[in-house]
Amino acid sequence: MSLVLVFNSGSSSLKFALFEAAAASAPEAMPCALSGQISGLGAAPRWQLDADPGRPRQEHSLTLDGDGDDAQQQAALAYLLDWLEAEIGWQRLAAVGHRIVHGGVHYCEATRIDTETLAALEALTPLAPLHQPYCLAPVSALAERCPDLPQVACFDTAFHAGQPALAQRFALPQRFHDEGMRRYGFHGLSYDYVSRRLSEELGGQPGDRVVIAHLGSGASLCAIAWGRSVASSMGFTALDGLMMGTRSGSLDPGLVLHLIQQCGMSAAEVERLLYREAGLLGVSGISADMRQLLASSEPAAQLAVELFVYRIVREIGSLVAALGGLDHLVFTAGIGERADTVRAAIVDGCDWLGAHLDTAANRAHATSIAGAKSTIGLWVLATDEAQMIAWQTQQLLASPSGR
Ligand SMILES: Nc1ncnc2c1ncn2[C@@H]1O[C@H](COP(=O)(O)OP(=O)(O)O)[C@@H](O)[C@H]1O
Ligand SMILES: CC(=O)OP(=O)(O)O
Ligand SMILES: [Mg+2]
Repeated sequence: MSLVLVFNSGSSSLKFALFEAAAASAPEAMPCALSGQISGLGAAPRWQLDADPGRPRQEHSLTLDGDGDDAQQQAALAYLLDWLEAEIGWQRLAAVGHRIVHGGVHYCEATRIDTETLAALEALTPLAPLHQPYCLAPVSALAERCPDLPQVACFDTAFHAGQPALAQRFALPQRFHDEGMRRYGFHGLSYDYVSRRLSEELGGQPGDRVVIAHLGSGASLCAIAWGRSVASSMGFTALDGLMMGTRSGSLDPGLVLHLIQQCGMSAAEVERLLYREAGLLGVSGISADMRQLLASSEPAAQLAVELFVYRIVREIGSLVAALGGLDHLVFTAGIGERADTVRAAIVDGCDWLGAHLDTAANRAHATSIAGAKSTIGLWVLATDEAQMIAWQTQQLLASPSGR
């Protein structure tokens, strides 16, 4: 049985999963042999191994060589590759699929990675500083260890590539658009997966007008009409739109100018503030972790959660306008799947759209959480980016262009 290995690497975690290459008819039908992650990079690294049939779940702390975030990332990657080499062996792998956050103008579907592609994706690092270098590090490391192993890039931006021209355009002169300064949208692997899951729940029909709220460390909304992305809260970078764990989301661009021109901050300092020191962490001054904020009685923690909800409700209004109405609202990712009080507050803010909760179903994290009075569907659907990557990788390898 050949296997597809999947990497989903972030700034603080290195997630991996192994799927059996199979004649599956849909992403969720691909059997997952095992999954795991090294989390807590840069702070307290932990090794975690799940879904390994016949073996108990493993979780323990990890001592990694190297000071600083980058050295720890490299050490974690070397640890994981040694483990995979010893436990699985490269010869059993048909391919490796990677979540790549930014595909820019040119990469609008899953793509085999060669030297030229790798260089083009590295050049997009300034547009996704929290993600792109970490997504690409395993690609280079694997190319060194096993140069003949096919590697496939699966993009967060690809699902949005077919958005209407108006939705992609910034109000800037044409040449900026031509140089790639346009709205891309992210979390596309997740939206593709969840949109398919909703279609299953609806008996095989994609919903008419759907908003999916992907609320995790990064958070965004996507407006989907008949299974196709038509607008997203994220834009040129994954900094736009909603307030996130450590990211500010949308700001008046005049504020960025003010920080540089009046407050004397350098571009690197502004980048650090907006990507790493803002959002839930910045407003609360306590944590980027929604669980900690919900458990806290500090007024600043409550303010952070209230602002998180307020921004989402306002952005939902904007996407509903783009769709011309709403039939289904779907919650997914860490906060969307598990924080019932946050979902309740968002649905409460959407009562003008006919949204009404079944309180008990919401508390139980049921799949459908719409109350009897609700005129729209309300759903909690678990996302699975790894499954989508395995599926896209396998589909590409089976196609003439992927071999
Ligand atoms: N039970 C829970 N209640 C509230 N928030 C939760 C819960 N479990 C996880 N989260 C939140 O989910 C977020 C992480 O989401 P996740 O989708 O795992 O992010 P990512 O994959 O981007 O790292 C964190 O803010 C975390 O606090
Ligand atoms: C694009 C993005 O924000 O990803 P994540 O939620 O994994 O940080
Ligand atoms: Mg994520």
